[in-house]
Amino acid sequence: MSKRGMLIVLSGPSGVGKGTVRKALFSQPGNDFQYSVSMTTRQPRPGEVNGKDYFFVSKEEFEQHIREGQMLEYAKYVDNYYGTPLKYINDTLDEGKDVFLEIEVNGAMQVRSKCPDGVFIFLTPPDLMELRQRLIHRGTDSMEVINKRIHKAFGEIQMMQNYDYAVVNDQVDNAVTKIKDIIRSERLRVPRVMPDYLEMLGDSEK
Ligand SMILES: Nc1ncnc2c1ncn2[C@@H]1O[C@H](COP(=O)(O)OP(=O)(O)OP(=O)(O)O)[C@@H](O)[C@H]1O
Ligand SMILES: Nc1nc2c(ncn2[C@@H]2O[C@H](COP(=O)(O)O)[C@@H](O)[C@H]2O)c(=O)[nH]1
Repeated sequence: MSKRGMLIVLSGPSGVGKGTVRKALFSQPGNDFQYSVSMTTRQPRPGEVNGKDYFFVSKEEFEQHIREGQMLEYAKYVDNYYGTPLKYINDTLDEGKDVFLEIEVNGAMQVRSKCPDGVFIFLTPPDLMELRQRLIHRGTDSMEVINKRIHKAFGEIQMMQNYDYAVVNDQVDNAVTKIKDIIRSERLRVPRVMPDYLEMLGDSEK
């Protein structure tokens, strides 16, 4: 039986720097994580590419995916749906490759209940003023949307205790180093969910 890949979930409030840290991590030599492209009903921002940044779909299409059981998780976040297509995750983990998800907290907790062996990392800002500055500086959202995102961040930060690790994104390089260390040590860990060895032996050995 070949070994399944590792599922790594990075979450944290909008604007904390999840995408920035993930791109820096992925650009490092030897990186072999597979990024799970999410599906959303949000409008694309300038420069965002369908199929690379997100799969941009209509509300009807998203709800059809939910009804058909095609989502590993999904959540409504500030007036839009966001979710993780299930097939890519299953196929990639079955191939023994490690998959990296970058999602908000409600979705992360759904993944945690379905995949308890995943590694759950919460990226936190140095403080909420800095988070607000990062969202303003990014320049992708109206002040109304930024205020909604900051409002959500209060509750999201309370969820940090439900993660395996918390990493402060003060400097991108520091956060990347810490996440690499976490993943390295997780590779050496005994699985949280033990495989069913009797099942693996097959009927003839029982
Ligand atoms: N350590 C850091 N110090 C200063 N600025 C940062 C840092 N990390 C990221 N940023 C900046 O903060 C802004 C938000 O970053 P990013 O888009 O990566 O956040 P995010 O958590 O992925 O947001 P979302 O969840 O909305 O997709 C960007 O302008 C980015 O350049
Ligand atoms: N539960 C999920 N959350 C997701 C997913 N993909 C992205 N996100 C999170 O949504 C917010 C807003 O994203 P933005 O691109 O509009 O800034 C942010 O926290 C993302 O991490 C997903 O598949 N599932």
